[in-house]
Amino acid sequence: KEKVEITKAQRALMKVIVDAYNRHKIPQDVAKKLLQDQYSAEENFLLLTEMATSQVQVLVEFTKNIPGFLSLNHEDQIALLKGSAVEAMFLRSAQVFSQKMPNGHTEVLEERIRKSGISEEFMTPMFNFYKSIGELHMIEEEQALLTAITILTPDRPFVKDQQAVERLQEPMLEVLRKLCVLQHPQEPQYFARLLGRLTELRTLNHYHAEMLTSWRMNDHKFTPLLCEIWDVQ
Ligand SMILES: O=C(NC1CCCCC1)[C@H](C1CCCCC1)n1c(-c2ccc(-c3ccccc3)s2)nc2ccccc21
Repeated sequence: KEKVEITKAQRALMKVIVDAYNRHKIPQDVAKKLLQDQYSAEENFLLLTEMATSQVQVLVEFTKNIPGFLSLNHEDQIALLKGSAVEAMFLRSAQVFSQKMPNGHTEVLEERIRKSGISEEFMTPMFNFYKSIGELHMIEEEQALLTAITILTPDRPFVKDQQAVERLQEPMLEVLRKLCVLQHPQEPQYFARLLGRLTELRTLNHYHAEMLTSWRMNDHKFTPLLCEIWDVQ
């Protein structure tokens, strides 16, 4: 039986990531807002662009706190942010969707999202992902590390020094692996399941531009920041 122990250095790394993650969490109020009222497709689209814009700003702040990130080549820093922003948005959305809510609220939230203006064909892959994240019952350390690992994906488009990114991602993967063994001793496959979600996240990434342009309304307006991040317009 492997004796797994998180070293002092690994605990320090985890603390930095979790503190940054908690400091840079945008308020969960999007779920509360969606539960309060039924909005039109136009209002929902505007809400998404507002939430997404603030989430990208938050993501940049979180990423700056990842040890070593600011020492990477500057173009590579941009390539990593651009390449992971949508996945981080879906990962955060999944965590918001899976958070504990009073009885019946999750069903109302799901209904509101189904009727938000996103075309039908994307609902199944999106909710399958949200539910598979929910089933993992991740603790915040796992959520924070998974977000950092997503950002530090070496094979994003246009990344020049992939080895430098791997050198930052590997210690995060190792801490997460140990954490999973300690947190879920009776489930040796838990770490593998967690990483499997990142593969599912990439498929959602693939749909995102079409989800936006097919939003049930005409004249989709995007901020310049979102045009950069969302490959639209
Ligand atoms: O506000 C939201 N997400 C915030 C993003 C930043 C981080 C916090 C969450 C949206 C709302 C959906 C309904 C209409 C308003 C916007 N949302 C989604 C998304 C479905 C599709 C999404 C998308 C992203 C990029 C590109 C193409 C499509 S995000 N899933 C949610 C699950 C639970 C609560 C909200 C959720």
